[in-house]
Amino acid sequence: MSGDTHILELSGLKKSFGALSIIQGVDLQVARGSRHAIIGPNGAGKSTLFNLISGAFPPTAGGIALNGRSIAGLAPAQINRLGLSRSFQITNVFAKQTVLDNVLIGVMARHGVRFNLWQFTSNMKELRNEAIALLADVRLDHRAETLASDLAYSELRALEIGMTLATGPEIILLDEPTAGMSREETSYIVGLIRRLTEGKTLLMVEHDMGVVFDLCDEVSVLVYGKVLMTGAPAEVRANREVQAAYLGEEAI
Ligand SMILES: Nc1ncnc2c1ncn2[C@@H]1O[C@H](COP(=O)(O)OP(=O)(O)OP(=O)(O)O)[C@@H](O)[C@H]1O
Repeated sequence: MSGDTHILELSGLKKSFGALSIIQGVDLQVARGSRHAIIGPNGAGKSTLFNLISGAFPPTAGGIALNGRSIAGLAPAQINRLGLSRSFQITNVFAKQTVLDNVLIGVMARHGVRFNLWQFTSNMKELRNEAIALLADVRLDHRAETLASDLAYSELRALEIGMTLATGPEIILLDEPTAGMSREETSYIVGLIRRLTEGKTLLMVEHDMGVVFDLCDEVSVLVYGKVLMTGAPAEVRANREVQAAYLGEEAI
């Protein structure tokens, strides 16, 4: 296995729900240090693929290797400890906790401290400082004491990215981080992602081809649970099969 070059490798990966075969034998290699996008029409299986990689679902067949080590069938927390972090959905943000406390949860998990907002551990100050530094990274330090429920939409997505980074991952999975954003918000979040994934690996599901072109080195096209092609963004955009798969779906 080429765990040195490829931080993540999927081989013959399959997932069925009853008789429905959703992921139909995916082979995919994510180069260490790259920013890799997965694109594809609605219902192609992109979220299901993320659920398999992050351990939310066990695969029906096939392999998933992280740093050359099999992670297929491991629990999400185990996979997270091995260095893979998936963006929390907004619903996983604790709305009635402050922005700082939301990030602190991840920082505490990274240090193996049990989550208890009311119990102060001896190194609480250090953990808080680490959380504050992370908030500064996602430009939310000025919102540290704000309740998560009071954040603007783009701030909430930035918090979500901060929470993803809090466990100190090597590879980050982001599911449509710019969905529903204005152009200004999108370019703000893209800048944030570019800076924060420096020296790490990013795998993202993204519908906005502008974002993909701006941010990613490689693109894989998923259609009906199979990878149609993987290549550089320009190569993928020029491919006729890809254009046909997108016809009536996305402007590519
Ligand atoms: N738990 C499940 N049980 C049954 N079918 C499922 C389940 N999860 C997903 N599916 C089906 O798998 C297919 C692929 O869904 P998935 O959400 O992975 O696609 P997607 O490419 O992420 O789509 P979108 O771009 O719309 O988010 C859909 O037809 C969906 O209904």
